[in-house]
Amino acid sequence: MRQRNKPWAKDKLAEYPQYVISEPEKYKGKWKEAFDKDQPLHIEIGTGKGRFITGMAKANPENNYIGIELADSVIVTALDRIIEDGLPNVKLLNVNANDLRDYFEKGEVDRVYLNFSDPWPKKRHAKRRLTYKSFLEIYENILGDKGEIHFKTDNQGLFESSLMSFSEYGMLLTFVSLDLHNSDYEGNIMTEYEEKFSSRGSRIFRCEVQYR
Ligand SMILES: C[S@@+](CC[C@H](N)C(=O)[O-])C[C@H]1O[C@@H](n2cnc3c(N)ncnc32)[C@H](O)[C@@H]1O
Repeated sequence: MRQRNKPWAKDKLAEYPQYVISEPEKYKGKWKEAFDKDQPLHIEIGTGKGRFITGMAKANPENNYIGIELADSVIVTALDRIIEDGLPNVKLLNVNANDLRDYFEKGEVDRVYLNFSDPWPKKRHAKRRLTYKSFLEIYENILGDKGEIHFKTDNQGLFESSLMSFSEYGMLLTFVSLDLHNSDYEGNIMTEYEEKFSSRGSRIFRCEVQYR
């Protein structure tokens, strides 16, 4: 995987401990303490520059949000958005989704968002897809009963392999749209990638699945 980590970005993230949690393992089992209000916790994995997570936090003050992103040079832009809006219900973690079980207790998270995840189209890289069964197992271990994953992408191949992966894992499909922007779905918050691809006319695929 291409590394996009930069020392200046790490320094900036460290300057805002109220928004960027540097030792998330310390909050395991007590994420309520990191927020002003005890309310449902939704996380986005691969949050990028934070357009979605900050938009969701603004639109839904009744939820808490955590954006999780590996690349510090990207997540700093999400931090800029949070600083600008002074949002109390969103935090950032500059960590790898592989390690989520180190940071959250089973049942601490109510919903996982995966938006425009890297497609890893080659079969030999399938295990790196964030909807691969090993990742579904990680999410199951931090979500509560009937926890949900909401997934959207412009990549039809990734969408199809993800639907297969959800089904093989025994998950229940509760919503599907094969053309989100030409549907009656309301309340969509766009991500950076979504803005880029939809403006070029790409179709956006979206689904919601639930653990049984
Ligand atoms: C294609 S970008 C999409 C960004 C954003 N969600 C959007 O829609 O604009 C995928 C992002 O996922 C991040 N990512 C990939 N694998 C990850 C992992 N295992 N843990 C955390 N972030 C990851 C990448 O660094 C990248 O920023």
